[in-house]
Amino acid sequence: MRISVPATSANLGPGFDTLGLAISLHNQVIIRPSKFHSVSLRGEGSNNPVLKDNNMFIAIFNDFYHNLSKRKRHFRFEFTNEVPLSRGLGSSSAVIVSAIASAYAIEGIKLDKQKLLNLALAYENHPDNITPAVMGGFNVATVQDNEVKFIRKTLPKSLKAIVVIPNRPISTQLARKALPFKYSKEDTVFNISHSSLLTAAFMTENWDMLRAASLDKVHQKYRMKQMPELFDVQKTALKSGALMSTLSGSGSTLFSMSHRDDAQRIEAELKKRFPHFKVISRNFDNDGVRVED
Ligand SMILES: Nc1ncnc2c1ncn2[C@@H]1O[C@H](COP(=O)(O)OP(=O)(O)OP(=O)(O)O)[C@@H](O)[C@H]1O
Ligand SMILES: N[C@@H](CCO)C(=O)O
Repeated sequence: MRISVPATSANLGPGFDTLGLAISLHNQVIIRPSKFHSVSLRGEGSNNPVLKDNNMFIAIFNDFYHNLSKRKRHFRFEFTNEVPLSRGLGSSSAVIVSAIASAYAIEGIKLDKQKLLNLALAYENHPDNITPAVMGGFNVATVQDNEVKFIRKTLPKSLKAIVVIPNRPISTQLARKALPFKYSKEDTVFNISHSSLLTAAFMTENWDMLRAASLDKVHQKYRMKQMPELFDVQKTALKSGALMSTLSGSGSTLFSMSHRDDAQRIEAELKKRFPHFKVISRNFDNDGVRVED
């Protein structure tokens, strides 16, 4: 059985804990019944001993598998990871979503995507990464009575994602602690209006509105000042023609979006200005998590 799940970029500026989209960078795992437990790792995190010995995917998979099957069985897990760890591209959501989906699939139990989302909430209680990881595309999501309520939109092939990935990780848990406890009425209204405008712009494909609508006063400046070069990355992306450029999730990646024809130029400019960062341009993912026999 083969499971693949996309990277995600959450917040998109003003939509803190609410907006997110899926990018065609994937983690894939092949799971086979085996006499012994074994793990192989390729790609992102393959040098990280924690992923071999204390892997979050395997812990969540085992919890669900044992609950569903009530028997002990061993598996071989072959991971190929494209999603970098703790860089704001939804690596934890990718793990949570794919581990739950795998446990159900290996037991042959059908799991609809809404139920998968609700189960994933137990591990990540804000829905902005898990929703696009499950559904693909652009998503607006909230949580009510332990259920994810969301609206999704397919993203067209005429758009590209360009991500600038610094070599330093940022833990989401710590990045959330860096935020203020309280916000002024002005900042709150600023973010409500911009997040609403941004959502409307995505839904109506009014791409020229993204630049104005993607401004934020709730989280980016508090987080980006810990890595001030990110402000230069953002300015360079916008100056080179990006439609929007925002801190991806809690960082450290900077996410930009552009028309397909502009992506190569923006990518080249970012690579030239920031040679010590990894710059990747990809399509958007409209499928979300996929399970194949
Ligand atoms: N491929 C993986 N296999 C196992 N565990 C992973 C993997 N990728 C990430 N993790 C776990 O998730 C943690 C990173 O989660 P964190 O929320 O800090 O970052 P993120 O999800 O990449 O960022 P964001 O939520 O801002 O997009 C890692 O420390 C590790 O425990
Ligand atoms: N909305 C989350 C995304 C990262 O998981 C945050 O900004 O903390």
